[in-house]
Amino acid sequence: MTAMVVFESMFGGTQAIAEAVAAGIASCGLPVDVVEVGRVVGAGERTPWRATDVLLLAVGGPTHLRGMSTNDSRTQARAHAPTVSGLTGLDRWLSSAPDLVADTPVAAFDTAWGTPDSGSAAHAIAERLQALSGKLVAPPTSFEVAGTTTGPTDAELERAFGWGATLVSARA
Ligand SMILES: Cc1cc2nc3c(=O)[nH]c(=O)nc-3n(C[C@H](O)[C@H](O)[C@H](O)COP(=O)(O)O)c2cc1C
Repeated sequence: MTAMVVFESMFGGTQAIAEAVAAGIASCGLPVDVVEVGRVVGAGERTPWRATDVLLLAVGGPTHLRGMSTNDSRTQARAHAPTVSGLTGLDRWLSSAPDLVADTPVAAFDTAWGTPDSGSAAHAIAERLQALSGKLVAPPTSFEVAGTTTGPTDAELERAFGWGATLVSARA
């Protein structure tokens, strides 16, 4: 019985937030796996991740063009710098209707510039999770990055840690 944080990340920013969220979950005594989305689906040569008895699922990715990344936006990202999740994205994983979502407490997060017109991948992720019968336990939440390829500040990492901890009590 574990929690799981599934993330997509181009330049490592969302990965850092995902790890902070997981640390916050773990601080409440719940074992947690942090898994990159390409690993979950088994992109490339990898074996798909087998998840059982997931008590809490947090899903996060970068905001691209005011929403979730797409094949096109990931192609644009690859032109900026080397990517963590170059092979696939949350959109493709969620389109495969992963059975671990149904009836599971879920939460969605993103990283974004934090400008008034940033948009939010987390809102789109939350809608997709709810469409798969996930039980949303927290509002979709954005964490700010300093720039497109630069990661979150220490303050945002701390906020992510705290957010992860609140998910554990929210799921009860
Ligand atoms: C193609 C592309 C489109 C983007 N569009 C937006 C956007 O609409 N709003 C925003 O806040 N950030 C946007 N960004 C910045 C990303 O949110 C930022 O690169 C991301 O949060 C960094 O996290 P990552 O390193 O995990 O990918 C965009 C980045 C790329 C590469």
